[in-house]
Amino acid sequence: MNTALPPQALVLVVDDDTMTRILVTEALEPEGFRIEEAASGLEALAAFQRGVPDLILLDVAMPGMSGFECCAQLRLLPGGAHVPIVVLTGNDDDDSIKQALEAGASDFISKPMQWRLLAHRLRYLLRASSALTELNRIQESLSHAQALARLGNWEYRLADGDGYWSPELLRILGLDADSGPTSFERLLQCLPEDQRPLLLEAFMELHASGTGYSLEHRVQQQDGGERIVFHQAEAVREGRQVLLMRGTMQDITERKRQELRIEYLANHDALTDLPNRQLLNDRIGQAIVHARRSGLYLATLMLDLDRFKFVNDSYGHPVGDALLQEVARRLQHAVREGDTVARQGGDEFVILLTDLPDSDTAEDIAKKVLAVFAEPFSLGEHTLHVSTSIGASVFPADGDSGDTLLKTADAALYSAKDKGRNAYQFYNHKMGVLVEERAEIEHALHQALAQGELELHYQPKVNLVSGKIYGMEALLRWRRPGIGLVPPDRFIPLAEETGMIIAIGEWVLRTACAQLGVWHAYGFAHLTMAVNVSARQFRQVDMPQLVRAVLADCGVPAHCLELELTESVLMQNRDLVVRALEQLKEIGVTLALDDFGTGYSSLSYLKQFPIDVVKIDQSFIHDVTDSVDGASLTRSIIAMAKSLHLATVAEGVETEGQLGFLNTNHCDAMQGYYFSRPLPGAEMDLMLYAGTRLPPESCHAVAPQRVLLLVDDEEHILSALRRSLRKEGYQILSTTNAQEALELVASHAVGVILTDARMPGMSGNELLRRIKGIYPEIVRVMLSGYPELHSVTAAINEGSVYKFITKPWDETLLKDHLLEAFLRFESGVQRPPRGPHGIEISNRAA
Ligand SMILES: Nc1nc2c(ncn2[C@@H]2O[C@@H]3COP(=O)(O)O[C@H]4[C@@H](O)[C@H](n5cnc6c(=O)[nH]c(N)nc65)O[C@@H]4COP(=O)(O)O[C@H]3[C@H]2O)c(=O)[nH]1
Repeated sequence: MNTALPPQALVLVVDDDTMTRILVTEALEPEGFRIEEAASGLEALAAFQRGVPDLILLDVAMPGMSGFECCAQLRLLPGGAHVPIVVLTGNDDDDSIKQALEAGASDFISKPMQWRLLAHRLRYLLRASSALTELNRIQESLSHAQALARLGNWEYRLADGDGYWSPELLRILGLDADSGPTSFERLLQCLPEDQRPLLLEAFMELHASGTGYSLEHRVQQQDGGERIVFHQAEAVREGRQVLLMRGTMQDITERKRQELRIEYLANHDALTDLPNRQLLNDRIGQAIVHARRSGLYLATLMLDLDRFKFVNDSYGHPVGDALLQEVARRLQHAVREGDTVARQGGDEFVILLTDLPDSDTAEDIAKKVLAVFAEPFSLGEHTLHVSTSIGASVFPADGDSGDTLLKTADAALYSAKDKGRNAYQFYNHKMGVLVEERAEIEHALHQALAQGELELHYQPKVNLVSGKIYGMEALLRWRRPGIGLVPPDRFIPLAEETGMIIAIGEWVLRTACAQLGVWHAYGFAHLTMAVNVSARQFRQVDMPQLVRAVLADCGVPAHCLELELTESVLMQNRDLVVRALEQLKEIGVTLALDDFGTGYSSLSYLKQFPIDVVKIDQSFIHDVTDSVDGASLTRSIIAMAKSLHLATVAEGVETEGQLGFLNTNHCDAMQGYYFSRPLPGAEMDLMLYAGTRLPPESCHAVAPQRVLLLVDDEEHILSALRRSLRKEGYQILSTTNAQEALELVASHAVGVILTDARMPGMSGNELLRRIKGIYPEIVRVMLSGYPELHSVTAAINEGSVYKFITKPWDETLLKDHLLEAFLRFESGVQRPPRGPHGIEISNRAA
């Protein structure tokens, strides 16, 4: 504590008696004091305001303002509260002393004064005052620090039972300073009842043996509020005897709240507020212990929303998120309070069912959970029908740890998905074998790339006009040590799931392009290389950038690289995919749609993507020779692709019959065992050098050009029609004269005729009737104005007209209807004409 005196303390001497002032000055100045004099109370106040003295000597008996009043007023002046004021009183004047102390005096000196001792007395008073000031400062600073740290303290002296509680302790306990004794009993009452034994026990131990304690407990404030405190105490002992006990209590409520929040977030999923994987594992662990003790069953149901990715990609992530939240809410409603619904991540949820009397109950609940999805989900402006697949496992039969129960439920979920969507499946041991196999493959696949166990085989693609190999498809193989060649179906789905496909896919692209570079260098510069790209690669890799880099590294021209995409690639975030595909097109790469026909592909869907080639799935090709449906579906796919100017490649061609069918229907290319199985690069070298090809009799001629004949007596109509159709790739013949039309039909392979209804000489009706008689395969289309509709119903009834197009025509519909007419011509099927009540006016969308 700093109690040093000021170097020359200033003493204000207030006395109406001049002699006294002189004597005081005489006594103090030689002792190093400075003196200021005031002859009255008013003068004293003025002097004080000029400069605050270190001490005031004040006579009580003065005319005018008394010393008592002066003392009281001095205390009120700024800086006056702590200045020591010593009053000068008459000897044994007890009343004056009392009155002065009440007015705020610090001490008194009785007259007559002992001048010799005055300086000592004043020095002592100054030192005491300075110590007091410092003590006050420290006290105040301690209070501030305690308030800041929310730390209170207490003391308890055993000898006299005296106790002390700091202001902050009182605040923490929610008590006023004067609200009662500072005893341990009272402290104990501040705790909620359930916490009291804890503190009591610790306190008794402290009291008896002096062993300190550190506790976290709650305190109950008078207004009902609750705080959490960290309470520490120790004993001061002399020998074995405890003299004093003291402790601190820190309010840690906020910190605890933060900790609880952090703990909550670590254990819950932020989107749905459901327990996350970690908390679920804890709960399963506890539930297993409980089930062992109670002999009851427990089950884990693992759910995966069907086609959730589609929802996310089509409607955007906010809708996907809202769906997950609503699913979470419905699932929680569907189970009991004691059960746990957790989100594993993505669209995967797990329900932990406890205290089941038997395993059949789990099945009932699985059905109930499926039913939860029967109602559509209303999410803002969207109404979505969403289903789920459920895999279930039961303790103890399917696993005796959380890990195994989740693994077996996962295996069952796989099987539920296989069964078709919106289904549940309980685990059985056959699935277990699959799970182990998967785990084993996953482990081995991690090493495969690094250890050079992957290789590419190449399957040739053959042009069906020239019969020559024009390109290859790179197909991945895994040469597993001790096992042999593993086909891609066995490991690519797993590589997709685990993300390994990213590295593997890049390796495939590089290896295939490098091989192509070698073939180009050896003189097979016309060859193309097709590489399969998976949906995940497309999602996670900047494909245009990767392709650009690989092409540059291998020195292969972009148009020789073909990327085979499946529909699942196109089904991803449409805008992103279209942008990436367009960039790939800018690079010059060819894009093929693989396994066409097996998914959701439709004509209108395909139009959105810059695809060049359609690969017809082998399941269709397999059927073309022995199923009418297979044949007609394949024929339509080829026709449809042609109408979109897409090349067609048939996959999985195994027989001469299938090849014949493809030739008849003008498929552009084939790939399949009939020509060659996929082969290692070295064997493919031999095939290329040998010039292996399909014999000419196994090929078809170039597809004949589509010949369209336009007939109208008005030249400007003909030239308008020619303008509309000039980019359609037809060979267009035209005439203003019906007779000449008949000659043109005789000398050209006309497929479709479009004629005006009203013409001088021979009418359109008559012309088409004649053509029908001579060339029934030609598809006949009539162009007419509305007023003439009446006159053409006869032609319809006769079946001489396939379609009407009204004037003035809509250009897009005109093109669509003519294309349809050519497809009909090429497939050799004429649609039966409609009856009189069903005239088809073809300027309207069908
Ligand atoms: N029954 C029959 N099958 C024939 C015939 N001709 C060819 N195949 C097989 O049909 C599959 C054609 O490949 P895909 O449709 O792209 O189907 C591929 C492709 O989707 C995927 N795949 C193969 N390599 C890769 C790759 O490097 N990356 C990715 N992402 N997928 C790949 O694995 C699938 C299966 O590949 P593979 O087992 O090589 O099977 C190949 C090929 O060996 C035939 O005449 N009859």
